Amino acid sequence: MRGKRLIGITGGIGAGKSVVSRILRHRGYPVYDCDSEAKRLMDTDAEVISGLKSLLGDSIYSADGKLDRGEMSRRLFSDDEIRRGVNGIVHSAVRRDLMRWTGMQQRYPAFVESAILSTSRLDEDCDEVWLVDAPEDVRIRRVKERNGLEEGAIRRRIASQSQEFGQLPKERLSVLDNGGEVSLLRQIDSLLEKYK
Ligand SMILES: CC(C)(COP(=O)(O)OP(=O)(O)OC[C@H]1O[C@@H](n2cnc3c(N)ncnc32)[C@H](O)[C@@H]1O)[C@@H](O)C(=O)NCCC(=O)NCCS
Ligand SMILES: Nc1ncnc2c1ncn2[C@@H]1O[C@H](COP(=O)(O)OP(=O)(O)OP(=O)(O)O)[C@@H](O)[C@H]1O
Repeated sequence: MRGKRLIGITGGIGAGKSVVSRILRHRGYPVYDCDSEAKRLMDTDAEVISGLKSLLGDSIYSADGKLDRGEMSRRLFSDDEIRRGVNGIVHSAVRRDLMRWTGMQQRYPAFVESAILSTSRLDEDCDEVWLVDAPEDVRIRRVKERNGLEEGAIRRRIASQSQEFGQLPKERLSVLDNGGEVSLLRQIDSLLEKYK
């Protein structure tokens, strides 16, 4: 799909990916949100549902067909093999869905937001990657305020993402500084200049 002008948005917990996506939607650009689209596919795609049931047991879905997210979270974040298995099932479905969605857009560049762009290998489909960054203490404060999560839980999530961003393709990477000093709007508009 490279060449269709797909830009990946990634970054650690609390860095500001959703804020960047919101600004882009406001500017009229299409944004595919991997977390919510993966949830939709896990609830509706027959192949994904049967794959997850084979891997995790039928009880990962309730009688009314909804994924047990609490159980999924517990198993995904405590067992590397399970995480790789889930990723193999879900990420290939997300990738197919993203390719279909990208081809349907009326306006480019289109954007894809994911905290795990590199793990899911969606970065390979992106012409560019924007990494949203902010100092760790700022991100922790934001997530505390947003979710009321305790600091230890936030630090564990940050640690689990430590391998994620070093692998991004340097020649196609732009870093957006969302530490609060530099206007995010101005940085986004400057990066979009070349598409005008
Ligand atoms: C683990 C689940 C149940 C957590 O759901 P919840 O509503 O609490 O959180 P949400 O979906 O917003 O995800 C929050 C964050 O968890 C991390 N995360 C989610 N899935 C994964 C994964 N497979 N590997 C590593 N980190 C992950 C990311 O940082 C993500 O932004 C859910 O994310 C899930 O089912 N994930 C597996 C499918 C997947 O890989 N989704 C990512 C989109 S490609
Ligand atoms: N520049 C900023 N100034 C003040 N608050 C901000 C700024 N950027 C983000 N925030 C706030 O910080 C919190 C985290 O931002 P956001 O939800 O965009 O992060 P994220 O990268 O999408 O995180 P996650 O991976 O946890 O979903 C939100 O409550 C958001 O409103």
